Parts: sequence; C-alpha cells; structure tokens
Amino acid sequence: MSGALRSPPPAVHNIFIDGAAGTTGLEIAERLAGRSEFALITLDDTMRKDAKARRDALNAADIAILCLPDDAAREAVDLLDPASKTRIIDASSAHRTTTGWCYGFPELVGPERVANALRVSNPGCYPTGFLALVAPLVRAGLLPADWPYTVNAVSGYSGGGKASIKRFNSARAPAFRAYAYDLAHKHLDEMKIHAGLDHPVIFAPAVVPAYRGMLAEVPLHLGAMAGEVTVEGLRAALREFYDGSAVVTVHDGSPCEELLLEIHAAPSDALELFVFGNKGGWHARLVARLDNLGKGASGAAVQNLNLMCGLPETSGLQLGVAQ
Ligand SMILES: NC(=O)C1=CN([C@@H]2O[C@H](COP(=O)(O)OP(=O)(O)OC[C@H]3O[C@@H](n4cnc5c(N)ncnc54)[C@H](OP(=O)(O)O)[C@@H]3O)[C@@H](O)[C@H]2O)C=CC1
Ligand SMILES: CC(=O)N[C@@H](CCC(=O)OP(=O)(O)O)C(=O)O
Repeated sequence: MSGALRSPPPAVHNIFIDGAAGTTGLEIAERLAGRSEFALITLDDTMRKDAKARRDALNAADIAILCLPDDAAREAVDLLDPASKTRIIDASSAHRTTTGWCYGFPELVGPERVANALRVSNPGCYPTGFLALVAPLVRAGLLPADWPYTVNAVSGYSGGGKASIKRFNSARAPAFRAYAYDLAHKHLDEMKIHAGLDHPVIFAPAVVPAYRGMLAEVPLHLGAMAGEVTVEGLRAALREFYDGSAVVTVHDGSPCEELLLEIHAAPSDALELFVFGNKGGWHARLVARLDNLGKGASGAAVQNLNLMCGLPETSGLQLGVAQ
C-alpha cells in the first residue's frame, strides 16, 4: 500500500446530552447508540446536576444537546466559557424566538442554516405540526398572515416529560386532559413568529393516555377567506414545498375516515401532513401527525445534529410512516 492515498479517518464528534436522564435525552441517546461518528460524554447519576461537572462536560463537547427545563437550559448556556467553541442544540423552549439562535426546523429555514449554526433551538412538538402546515402556505400567499387561526391538538403523555409520564402511569391517570385554558401557552409566540402571522393563534391542546404521538389540526373557514384558495391548491402547495423530503410526507386526497394515534406506537421521526375539505371547499382541516418525541423532539435533534456535523440528514432516524 506504500504511496497509496488514504482518506483521513472520519471525524468523531464529542456530544454531551445535558438532561440525559430525561425523556427527550434518553431517546436521543437511543438514536445515537452504535453510531461511530459520535462519542458521548456522560455524567453519572450523582453528578448530572452538578454545575461544575456540567460546565466541564459542556465545554469539552463539540456539540451539547440541552434536554432540560427552560431555566436549566439558560443556565447551561451561561456555563459555557466565553471562548468556548461548543455548539448547542437546545430542545427546550428557552431560545426559540431569541435573536442569534437558528430555529432548528431545516425544512422551513433551509438545511444549510442549521448546518452552519452555532446555536440551534429545536422547535416545540406542537409548533412542529402547526408550522409544517401553515408556514409554507402563508409564505406562498395562499393563507393570509392576518387570519385568526386556531390550533387544536392532542399529544401523547410523554410530551410533558417525566412528571406527565408519572401522572399517566398512576392509578389516578385521566382518560383525557385538556389544558392551556389561560390561552397563554408558552408555544404561542413561537407559532406566531415562525409562521409569520400578525396575531397569536388560539391554541387548544390536550393529552391522551398514549405514551407518544400527536395530532395538530388547523380548521379553516376557507370560503370566508378572500381569494380563490382551494383545498386542492393548499395540498398541491404543500406537496411542492416538501417535494423530495425524506421526513415529511404530504398525503394525497384519498378518502380518509379517521386518523389514529396508537396506544403503543413505535417511535417515528416522520411527519405526515393531510389536507381535508368538504364538498364545495368551504371548510378545510389541515392536520399534522407526528411523534412528539420523534420529529417533535429527539428525532429533530438528531436530524439537526447530522446537519451540523456534515452527515446525511436522516442518518439514525426512523422514518416509517404509519399507514
Ligand atoms: N417530551 C417531549 O415530547 C418534548 C420535550 N421538549 C422539551 O425538551 C426539554 C426536556 O423535556 P423532557 O425530556 O420531556 O423532560 P423530562 O422532565 O423528562 O427530563 C428533563 C431532565 O432534565 C433534568 N434536569 C432538570 N434540571 C436540571 C439541571 N439543573 N441540571 C441537569 N439536569 C436537570 C431532569 O432531572 P430529573 O430526572 O432529576 O428530574 C430530567 O432528567 C424540555 O424543555 C421540554 O419542554 C420539547 C419537545 C417535546
Ligand atoms: C403534553 C405536554 O404537556 N406538552 C408540553 C409541551 C411539550 C413540548 O413541545 O415541549 P416544549 O414545551 O419544549 O416545546 C406542554 O404543553 O407544555
């Protein structure tokens, strides 16, 4: 082999998951297990909340993925040395509308922006469904930016992290939990800003006793909107926007009697979009189906991590669509 050109060994990226013992962190680690491109920096259970140990791990990482409550995520960023080269993917809602942070929705902001970013803020699970439906249609001028939109959604109970899992696994688990009746859910700004809307949406979320899964729906009085917008036109625009995506599927207009979330669904990093309308096209329902822990959290973090490391965008993702 003397004189033969050899490729350098592939780079190994040092990754620290801050909050690795939580719901999102554990699913990210599962998706990274066995991937030789990554080496995980870990803290044992006695040190995982120790500020000094976290500071060392955060600064030693090439990329740190924050799977923490918002305050702890802000604290993690503060723990970085001023000269730190560590890049961040934040799964919390602490930085989703913060100047200087890249909104980590590659299909909407462009994969190259995520790939080159120092600070990436992952979208929330509900906003992922809402924005995937509405942002491209507002951009295309098919839906008005000044419309008073409503979002109805159901989530699997893992969407609320360990506390919600404990509640839904207890003897007093509710059969259905509707919430956010203060009309001030923390996702409102994120949805408004990244969809380019003039007004906050009315957001009506609920939780069902399935571990994972999510439906986010935007009902539309299409016939009351100005212009000639049709159900077929909305669907065609979404199909064009996501053409070639391995993650997002826009279903055709085949009849569909029901959309289901399975009680024991397997993890999925796919995002499915549907456009339904009545005869005459006066009413429409835009629906997104996803796994809150997949494209809604951990799958999205791994997709962004791949991009930031120059790896194929969907490496390690589970993209089976349930249909
Ligand atoms: N679950 C989901 O579907 C989604 C979650 N997210 C966001 O991701 C983030 C993580 O959520 P999730 O995994 O569900 O939450 P969990 O409650 O399941 O996990 C959070 C983890 O963070 C740990 N933690 C809390 N404070 C600190 C600290 N100061 N230092 C180190 N670790 C700490 C907790 O420790 P301990 O185990 O001791 O409690 C826990 O292990 C949240 O901001 C959430 O909003 C975003 C999209 C979807
Ligand atoms: C079911 C449930 O409780 N869901 C959480 C949101 C989960 C999520 O998207 O996390 P982020 O808040 O980080 O975006 C809630 O409504 O607060």
